[in-house]
Amino acid sequence: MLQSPLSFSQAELVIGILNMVLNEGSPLDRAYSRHFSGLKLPGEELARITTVTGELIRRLNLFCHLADTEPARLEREGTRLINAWHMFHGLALPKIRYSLTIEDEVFAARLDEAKANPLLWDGCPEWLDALGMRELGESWPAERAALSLEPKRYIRTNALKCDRDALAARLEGEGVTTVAVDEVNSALEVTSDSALFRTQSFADGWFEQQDAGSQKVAAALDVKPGMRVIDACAGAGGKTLHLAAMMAGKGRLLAMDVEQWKLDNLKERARRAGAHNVETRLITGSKTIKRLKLSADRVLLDVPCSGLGVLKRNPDAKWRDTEERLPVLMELQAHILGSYSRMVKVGGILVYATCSIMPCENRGQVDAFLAANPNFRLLEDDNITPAGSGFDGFYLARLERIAE
Ligand SMILES: C[S@@+](CC[C@H](N)C(=O)[O-])C[C@H]1O[C@@H](n2cnc3c(N)ncnc32)[C@H](O)[C@@H]1O
Repeated sequence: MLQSPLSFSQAELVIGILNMVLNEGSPLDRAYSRHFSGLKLPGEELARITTVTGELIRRLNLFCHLADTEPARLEREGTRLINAWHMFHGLALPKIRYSLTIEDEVFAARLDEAKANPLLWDGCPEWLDALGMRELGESWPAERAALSLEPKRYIRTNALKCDRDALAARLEGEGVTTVAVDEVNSALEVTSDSALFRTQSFADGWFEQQDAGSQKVAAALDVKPGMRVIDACAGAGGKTLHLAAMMAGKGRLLAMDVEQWKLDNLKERARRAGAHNVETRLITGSKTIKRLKLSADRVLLDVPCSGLGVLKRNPDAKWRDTEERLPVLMELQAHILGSYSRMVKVGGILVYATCSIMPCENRGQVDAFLAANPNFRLLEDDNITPAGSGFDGFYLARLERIAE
């Protein structure tokens, strides 16, 4: 948390980023890179800006209530939102010329109203609360609260280049402090505000930024060097690179996606990580999948999902059209699971994963798949929840193909 108010230029950056995300529809990470590129801000300054921006988006309805404003009025009233954030945290107000202030008594009254309203307090839109209650019942309020917290920073050790202790020691020499995560042996939590991506360790491919919960997904595939492994929704390869490290660079690892630009990104990351057994293939239609029928020892289906488990990190998703997109996503998940599972050999393992905590995208999909495909059996599944783990929320199910 900040110990001193934002400077004028930091406050301007926060308002600019919020505007791009909330009014122009840009994803948060793209808005950050657009605003930060070329500025060469020190790590601590970047952290101050992302801390404030992140909390303003995670609890957008709360801060809009306190500032009596709304996102559409950001350009004119953004300074009042910034002031509300400072008052909420008991900080002096930033020195911004012509900024819009809030009277103390008015602020206190609005704060009391917010404390009595869990949806405001946890930064939760009504549609999400209704969905969470329907899907998770009595465990939802704890998840709702956990999803409003600031995410911790985690990195994954690249075992192709180093081990976790060597990485922690090298980073310490570069001014980055870390703590080992007990239950995930590849993960370090970063405890300093350092600019991670400017370290030589990063340039040398010693680590990737990846949530600790996410690191459990590739681990569930239990890959061995020499296997044939397919990561069929590989994106830019967060999990592919983890799989490559666990395969010690031996065997065949095929990364597939429907977006070529993501696979191009993946290739670049694989080069830096020293992951030489990764091959990429664009999915252009059902034939791409059919050709790989019964070919893989392991298949990972990290399917497109609502992202409702990772709202700490990507809070903008709850202020977008996620509710409308959910049925479309669920149809795509069912299609991918039904069709891409054909690539698994008899005796091979399929891992179905999402970054959602909603059973309709998780166990519900797996149960429907198993009902239609008795040639697979469920070995186990795991709900990694923000309230239960402190990590981002993920789901994974391990399925074995028992017959053709
Ligand atoms: C959850 S993301 C994958 C994240 C990635 N595995 C990682 O760890 O960085 C889902 C990916 O599925 C891809 N996708 C969407 N539709 C697909 C389809 N029909 N077949 C395969 N991949 C698809 C998206 O482009 C996206 O990259």
